[in-house]
Amino acid sequence: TSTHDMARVLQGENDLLTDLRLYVAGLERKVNLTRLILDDAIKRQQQARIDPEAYVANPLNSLPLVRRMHMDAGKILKSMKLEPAADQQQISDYRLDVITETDLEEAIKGLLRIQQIYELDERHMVQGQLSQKQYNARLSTLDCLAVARHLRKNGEDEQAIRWLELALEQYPGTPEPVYQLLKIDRAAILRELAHIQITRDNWPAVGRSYAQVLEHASRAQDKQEALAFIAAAKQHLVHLRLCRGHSLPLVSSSLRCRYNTASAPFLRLAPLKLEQLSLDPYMVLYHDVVQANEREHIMQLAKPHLRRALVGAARAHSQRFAMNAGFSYNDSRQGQRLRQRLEDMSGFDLTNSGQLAVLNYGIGGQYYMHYDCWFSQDDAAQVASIKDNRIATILLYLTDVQLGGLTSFPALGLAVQPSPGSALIWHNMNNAAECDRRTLHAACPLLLGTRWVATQWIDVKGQWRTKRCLANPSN
Ligand SMILES: O=C(O)CCC(=O)C(=O)O
Ligand SMILES: [Fe+2]
Repeated sequence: TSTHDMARVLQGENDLLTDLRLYVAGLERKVNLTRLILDDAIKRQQQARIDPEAYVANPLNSLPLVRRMHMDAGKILKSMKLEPAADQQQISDYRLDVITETDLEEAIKGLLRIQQIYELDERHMVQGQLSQKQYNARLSTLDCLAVARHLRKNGEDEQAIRWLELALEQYPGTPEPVYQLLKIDRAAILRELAHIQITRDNWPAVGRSYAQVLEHASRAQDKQEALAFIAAAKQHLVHLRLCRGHSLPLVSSSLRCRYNTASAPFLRLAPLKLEQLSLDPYMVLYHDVVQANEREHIMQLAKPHLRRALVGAARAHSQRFAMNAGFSYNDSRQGQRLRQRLEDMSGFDLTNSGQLAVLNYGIGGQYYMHYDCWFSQDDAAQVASIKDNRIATILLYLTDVQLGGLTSFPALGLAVQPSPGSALIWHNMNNAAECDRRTLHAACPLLLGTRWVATQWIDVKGQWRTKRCLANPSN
């Protein structure tokens, strides 16, 4: 052997020591955690020993008991089993399956029944108070969470929110390692809270919840998600302001109203009234371009085919917003003429675009915030999406909307008032042929009247003549 060799062995032993140290630290953590759980359980058992019958007769004791045995005990044992130990066999033989989901559900229902019948306050219950009497028992974060999830499953969202808030209030009560073992953290509870608030369209609350998620999230991915939701919440608030008629003043002084005679030869003979709303992204409003008889024609043909429209996010939020039907231009002379006009106005070729989508909104009907184009996740998808995406949208307003029902563009701070016969045109994709986030839009809930619009989404295929200044030269 050489000293050089010995140094290697020494290093080897050092490495081994490092491993052993980690192993011991792990065991210590486990011992500490087990002691915490044990101490807590012993305290409760001592309390119960005085009068077991009376103890379990109190729902503030029985619910946590069943919940712990049904939900926590299994996870705790599983984690113990992961480490080799002398009494491992004993642990493995332990049977937990006698305590079922039904037991837990019954316990929760019992507690909620008492709350309802005796009109008890949730917070008082959690703190151990049952109608004026203070008990030496409390509900933990995990108990509250179990109650909240039960309520949510049964569609009792409002109550579920209160129990989630209580779960958060109780959070400091349990040591962090125990939460980790049980795979519960504050951010997860806040996320559950936010998801209910999203389905209830309570965006200020969504923003607040995710601001807290951001504080407590440790993983980069969670932080990113929280930031995205905070941004979405902000946009919803702008959207609501726009819907209420608080349009931001248009800033650009280069915007004009004029007669369009340029985008197609035909327009030189029959110019159209054009109002520029935004230059980048490009957005214009044409006035009086769809005649009353044409509007009637579109609506009449669509009526027998109207179906409930549920798209994307709208489905997730089960927000029924409108009925829709396809209108085929080729079925009538009027249709063909209209199609030609849309091409003239937009400068785009409609050969590769689908039918005109006719939408009818009832009172309260809305179109959730969305993009008409899609985003690609990676480079390959990006290339594909450039070939299969919607470069622009033409939105025809067919009826006079009495109250509400604006089309809002939160990222641009502008909202368009439907006026029968006008057509809104905007470009969804920027010059790099990417879906432009600033084109986010929505139809505000209709307050009064009936709202008919027709949308022509324009496919990017074959539009190179019109929009060709792409950043990527390969396109
Ligand atoms: O009805 C509106 O104002 C918006 C419709 C829309 O966004 C669409 O059809 O894509
Ligand atoms: Fe849209």
